Amino acid sequence: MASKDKVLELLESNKETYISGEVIASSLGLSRNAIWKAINELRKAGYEIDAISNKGYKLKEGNDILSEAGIISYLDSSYKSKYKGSNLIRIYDVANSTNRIAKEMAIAGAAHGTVVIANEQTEGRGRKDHSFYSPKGGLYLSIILRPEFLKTLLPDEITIQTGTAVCDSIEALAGVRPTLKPINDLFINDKKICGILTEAGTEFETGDIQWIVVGIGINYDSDISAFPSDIKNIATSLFSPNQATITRNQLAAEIIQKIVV
Ligand SMILES: O=C(O)CCCC[C@@H]1SC[C@@H]2NC(=O)N[C@@H]21
Repeated sequence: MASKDKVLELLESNKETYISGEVIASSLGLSRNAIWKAINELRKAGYEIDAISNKGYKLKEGNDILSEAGIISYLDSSYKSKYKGSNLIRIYDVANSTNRIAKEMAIAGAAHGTVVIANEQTEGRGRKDHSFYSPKGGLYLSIILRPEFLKTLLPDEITIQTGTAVCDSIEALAGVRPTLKPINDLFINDKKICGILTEAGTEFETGDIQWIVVGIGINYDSDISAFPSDIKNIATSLFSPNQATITRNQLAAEIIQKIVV
């Protein structure tokens, strides 16, 4: 893991307190100079970091940048130990389609619970081979599930369970419960806020399911007024642009631990 990611992990898991450069350096086994460089790299990447002499560094509230360390910091302890240092969370600023990437990873053997997340998709896909408009402002994630961990292998049931998990997560964190319109759409005030696409891969000879990918596309703080005219009147977003009261990392963590069982 790069020094900057190690520093980020430490800052994310100590969001309430300042940590001195010295403590960061000694707990990560890095030099003070390496910490200083890492802090600068994080600032360049958009993280706002408070620095007070004699106290140290602290992430400012309201940073909303997707990161593995940020997601892990919000997971419950059993999930923290599963995901920490595991390489099971892949973050992309721009992906073609997180489902496509997750499917390729599943075929290559990626483990149950592997997550692919992007801020933007250039070839987002929906059900029935429709495209799924996926600009910045959304939260696009796909989770690989392996059949031996699942109670049902019926794709429609998995889609509904996933939708329920997303409704529960949004309600827990944002205080509003979307309505699940079976089988794969979530609505708030009769407008679509999230779509789900479940895909499965089977073994050619036996037809046995080898992997499942659940893909979730949420309009998080999307600028709906800039959506194409055919969907702008039927779509809504959880928050207005830059008005989110939670972070993407928080919502992603909540969804992951409700789906990966
Ligand atoms: O509304 C639908 O028909 C389902 C949309 C599913 C979109 C999500 S976004 C993350 C994942 N990657 C994709 O390409 N599609 C799913």
